[in-house]
Amino acid sequence: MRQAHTVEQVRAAEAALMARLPEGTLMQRAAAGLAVAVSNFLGSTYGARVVLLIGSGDNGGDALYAGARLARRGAQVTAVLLSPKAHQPGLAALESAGGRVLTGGQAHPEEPAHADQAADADQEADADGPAHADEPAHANGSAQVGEVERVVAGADVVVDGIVGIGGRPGLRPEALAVVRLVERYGVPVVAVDTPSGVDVDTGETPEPHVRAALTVTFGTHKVCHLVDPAASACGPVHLVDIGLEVPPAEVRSLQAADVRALYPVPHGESDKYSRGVLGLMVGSTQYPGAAVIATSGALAGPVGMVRYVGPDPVAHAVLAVHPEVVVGEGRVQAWAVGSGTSTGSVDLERFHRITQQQDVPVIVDAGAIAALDHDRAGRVVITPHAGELSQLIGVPRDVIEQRRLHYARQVAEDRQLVVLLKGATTIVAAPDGSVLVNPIASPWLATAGSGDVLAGICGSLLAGGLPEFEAAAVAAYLHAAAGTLAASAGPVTAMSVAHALPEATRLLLA
Ligand SMILES: NC(=O)C1=CN([C@@H]2O[C@H](COP(=O)(O)OP(=O)(O)OC[C@H]3O[C@@H](n4cnc5c(N)ncnc54)[C@H](O)[C@@H]3O)[C@@H](O)[C@H]2O)[C@@H](O)CC1
Ligand SMILES: Nc1ncnc2c1ncn2[C@@H]1O[C@H](COP(=O)(O)OP(=O)(O)O)[C@@H](O)[C@H]1O
Ligand SMILES: [K+]
Repeated sequence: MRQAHTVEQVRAAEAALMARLPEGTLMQRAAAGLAVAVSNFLGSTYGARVVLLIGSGDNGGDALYAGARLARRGAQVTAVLLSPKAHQPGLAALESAGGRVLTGGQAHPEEPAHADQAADADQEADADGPAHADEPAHANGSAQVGEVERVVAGADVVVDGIVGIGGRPGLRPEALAVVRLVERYGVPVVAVDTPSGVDVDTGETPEPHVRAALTVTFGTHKVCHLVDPAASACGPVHLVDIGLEVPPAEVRSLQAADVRALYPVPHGESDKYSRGVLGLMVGSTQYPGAAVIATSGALAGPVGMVRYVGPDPVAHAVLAVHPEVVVGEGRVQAWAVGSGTSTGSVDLERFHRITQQQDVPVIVDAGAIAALDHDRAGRVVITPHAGELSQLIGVPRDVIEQRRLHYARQVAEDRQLVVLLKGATTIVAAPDGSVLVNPIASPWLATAGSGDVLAGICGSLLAGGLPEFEAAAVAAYLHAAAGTLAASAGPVTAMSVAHALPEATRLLLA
């Protein structure tokens, strides 16, 4: 299980560990891991041109010490100071290893992006004085702006040590100016701990921020590494072990071993009923294909049998592709409802009857989501994309896209059901605040009918006996794995994703 902790949890764990270790040990561990990661990223360190963007805190300290290590291995390292204050011992280490130091940023400190950040900068300057008051280069920052552009333009990599877990969203104008230069010259960025400017605890990005090609984090993952839109700004995330002992996290991500342990594998005494029967009430005369696709997803999961209920022509279409399906209502262990329907085409009488059954969980997709009763009694998973969630709660889609974790959790808690929020990363939220994120899926999965496959496999896992939260998260994982298998590097159809599900499952269970 990958765990993503909050800043508060990380700070507490760090404090507990630091109390037992000599001062500076954790930062040295972090810097050593960071230097190796940057080195691997570069391929060859000797002669490589490395630019460090340095803010006022320990995030900059990590970058400076890592820069010193890289300089000792032959890299040409230049630190660009973006705050009147910088980590002093780290700066000294870099300079004694032969690194250069410049003062960066074109914006004047009196033009802050946020008034409170400007106040911070002033306080830091008052309290600690400029980083190197005795060195003309630092006192004369604006003269170095051209030089900053020159080194950025020629850099092989930029190391973002502007802010880490101490940062608020956004970048000060000085930092933003240099980050824009880095983007203009297309230099890849390795972010230290987090891409600066994102909201670490929510994954939100309300302000400009760094976009990294790689993020090197320490001790544990942070929420922004898993939750979009920030997760997309991290690139791959490399975790450096610094010996932190962390409590259980609320935001987690299933790994292959977790999915393997959860998957309901049949055993010697299993029969088709004990493996689980899934009722499918999906598809419509307008979208008959959705029923075929969802059935394909369901049959590629652990169920022993699928029963289909719906309009006759749709049932015929399902039977034509899947003769193993039983048409008509009967006893089931779970339902999947709504894929390929609009709200108007849902059989409401049957739907409400289904969602009143306390012992039979239901996955509710597409058009049926908006038809869900507040007073239903049963256990429910809803599988909206941001647009469907927007319709359900009356919040604009783009606002939901910006605050995915927040809204998934809020709806799960308010309505006491499991929310699977679809998108490039999928968030599964439980009513108690627990979250499982599936951060890796092929963008080729964004194809018509792909969500029907997901609904089918999710229903299949529910019928197979997994609780709603786990069923939804395992479904998202397998759907993504099948998508990757089917797509490799090219287009896929929803049916080919469904057809790849058994192979993805076989590879996992082997
Ligand atoms: N505490 C520890 O034991 C360890 C900390 N480590 C590093 O230390 C970092 C945390 O260091 P800090 O607590 O000093 O905090 P940061 O270095 O993340 O931030 C420092 C300061 O930046 C200012 N700031 C906030 N938002 C800003 C913004 N948007 N733009 C510009 N400046 C802003 C604030 O005054 C804040 O105190 C971690 O992310 C990690 O990189 C690592 O060395 C591992 C060990
Ligand atoms: N950019 C993306 N990268 C990875 N997966 C994606 C991306 N966009 C969408 N998906 C996934 O593809 C599926 C699309 O489902 P949905 O929006 O319901 O489509 P449809 O209604 O056509 O079936 C969801 O599982 C979603 O998480
Ligand atoms: K950073």
